[in-house]
Amino acid sequence: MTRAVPRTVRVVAALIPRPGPEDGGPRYLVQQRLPGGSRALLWEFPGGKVEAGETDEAALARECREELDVELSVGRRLWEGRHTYPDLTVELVLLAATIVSGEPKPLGAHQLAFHTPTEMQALPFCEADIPLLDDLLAGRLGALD
Ligand SMILES: Nc1nc2c([nH]c(=O)n2[C@H]2C[C@H](O)[C@@H](COP(=O)(O)OP(=O)(O)OP(=O)(O)O)O2)c(=O)[nH]1
Repeated sequence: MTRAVPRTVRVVAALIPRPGPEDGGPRYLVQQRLPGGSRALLWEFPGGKVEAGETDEAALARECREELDVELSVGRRLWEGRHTYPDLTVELVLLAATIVSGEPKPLGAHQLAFHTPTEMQALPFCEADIPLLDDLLAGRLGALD
């Protein structure tokens, strides 16, 4: 019997700081996935799959327009990693981003929240993000803009 090899997708995600004063340290936007689908109710950074012919930056701006109803300014690449789930191999890329217009709305997520890296460690996150969260907490991502 052969076992199907999971397909590989490139997924871009945004590290978006909460605007305004940083009381208690910087907080970043995270979202809880919808119930019922893949990785149901796990937390992740906003973003999604890169389509054929699209740059990472364009894909991230499109996903956040569609899923959060915000316009982003996309900055530098902060982190990249790969993780294989039973159904999917994800090439995950985290990009710095700021909101240039709009208030984030949970159009494609169960809920949105701004959390510090320490708070994120206590949330059930997608497995692909665990090494990313460790690097974020340890300050290994460099300047976050
Ligand atoms: N946006 C986002 N997706 C992530 C992260 N970490 C992680 O494993 N993923 C996974 C979840 C999804 O399987 C995939 C992103 O695809 P998507 O945003 O189009 O979500 P989807 O439910 O339509 O995808 P699917 O898995 O059902 O095909 O990458 C993350 O931090 N942000």
